[in-house]
Amino acid sequence: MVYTAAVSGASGYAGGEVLRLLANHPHVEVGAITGHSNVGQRLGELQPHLHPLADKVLTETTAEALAGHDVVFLALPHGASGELAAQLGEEVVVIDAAADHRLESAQAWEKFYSSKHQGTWPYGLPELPGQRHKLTGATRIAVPGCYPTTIMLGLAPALAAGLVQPEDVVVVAATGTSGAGKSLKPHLLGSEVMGGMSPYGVGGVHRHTPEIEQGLSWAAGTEVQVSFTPTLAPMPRGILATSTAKLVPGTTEAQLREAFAAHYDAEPFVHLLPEGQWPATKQVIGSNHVTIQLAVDAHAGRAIIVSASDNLTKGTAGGAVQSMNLALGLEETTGLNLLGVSP
Ligand SMILES: NC(=O)C1=CN([C@@H]2O[C@H](COP(=O)(O)OP(=O)(O)OC[C@H]3O[C@@H](n4cnc5c(N)ncnc54)[C@H](OP(=O)(O)O)[C@@H]3O)[C@@H](O)[C@H]2O)C=CC1
Ligand SMILES: CC(=O)N[C@@H](CCC(=O)OP(=O)(O)O)C(=O)O
Repeated sequence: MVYTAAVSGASGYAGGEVLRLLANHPHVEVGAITGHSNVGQRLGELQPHLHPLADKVLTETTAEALAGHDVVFLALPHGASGELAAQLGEEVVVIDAAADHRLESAQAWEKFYSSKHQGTWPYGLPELPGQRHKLTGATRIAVPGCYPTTIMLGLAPALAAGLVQPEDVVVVAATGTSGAGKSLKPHLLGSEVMGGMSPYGVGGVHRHTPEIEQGLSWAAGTEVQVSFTPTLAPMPRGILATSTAKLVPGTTEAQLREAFAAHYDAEPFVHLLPEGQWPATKQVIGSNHVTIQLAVDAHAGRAIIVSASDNLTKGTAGGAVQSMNLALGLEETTGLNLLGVSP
C-alpha cells in the first residue's frame, strides 16, 4: 500500500527533514510541496540534499493545494498552521509540527502564545505514558516541540514511578540553531553563534515550559512544576538536556535504573545507555533516537538525568513520521533511522 503525502513548509528546516524521511519511506509517495516566500522555486535550489525530489516545485500553501492526499504534514509557523488546519478535510490525516494543538490549557496557551486557543489534538509522543493508543488510527496529530520531546522522555519514567518529587524539577538544555528555523535572524548569524553559548528565554518564559509541565503531569498523575532554561549552542542540530529533580527520600540509583528499563526496554527509539556512558548530540544526529543516562547526586539529594536528541529528527520530523506510521496502522519504525552519524 502506498499513501500520498503533501508537505507544507517544504522550504523550511522541519519540512525539509520530513521530506528527507519520506523520500526513504516505502509506503509514502510525496505529492504537493508548498511554501510561502519561495513559491515557484524548485526544491533542488532550496534543499539540495533532497536530490530525488529536486524537480518538484513549491506551490502556494492553500487547502486546495494540500487536498487529495492521504496525509498532510504541516511544517509552518504556529498560527499559520492552525488557520490552515481548520480548512482541511476530516478524512485526511494531518500531522502538525507546529504548536497550535499541543496544549490542553486555554489559559496556558493564551499566556505563552498570545492568541486564541484552538483545542487539542492527540499528542505525537507515543513513548509518553498513555499516548500511543490515542495515535493509532488518529486523523489529527500534534507533534511535540523539540525540547519537550527530549526533556519529557528524560524525566517521565522517574516521575511515573514516583521516585522524584514533582514540584522541584529543574532543566537546563542546549539546542542547535536549526531549532529556530531557516529564516534570517541577526542573533543566529554565524558570527554571533560560533565559538560561544548563550541563554535565552530565561525566567520561566519559554513557551515550551507549559508543554513540558503538561506531558510530565500526565506521566506523574499529578501536577509537575518545571523551571526550564534554554541555551543556544554553536551547532546546527541537536539538543542536550540536563534535568534534575529532588529524590523521594530513600530512592537509590538502582531503583531509578529499573524504572527507566521498565519504561524503555521495549521502545525502539529511546534508550537508557549502559552505566558509565553519557548522551552526546553527535551520537543521535540524523537518527530518531533519544539517549538517556542518569545518576544520583547523594550530596544534593537529586536525580540528574541527561537526554540527547536531534531536534529535527525525533524532535520534529522523525516524531511526525513515527506518528504518521501509527495513524496509518504501519509498523511504527517504518522509514526511520535507528543509527546516528557520529562523529
Ligand atoms: N526547527 C525545529 O527544530 C522545530 C520546529 N518545529 C516547528 O515546525 C514548524 C516549522 O519550523 P521550521 O521548519 O523550523 O521553520 P522555518 O522557518 O525553517 O520554515 C518555515 C516554513 O514555513 C513557511 N512559511 C512561513 N510563513 C508562512 C505563512 N505565513 N504561511 C505559510 N507558510 C509559511 C516557509 O516558507 P518560505 O520559506 O517559502 O517562506 C517555510 O517553508 C514551526 O511551527 C516550528 O515551531 C517544531 C519542533 C522543532
Ligand atoms: C534555537 C531556538 O530558537 N529554538 C526554538 C525551538 C522551538 C521549536 O522549534 O519548537 P516549537 O514548534 O514549539 O516552536 C525555541 O527555543 O523557540
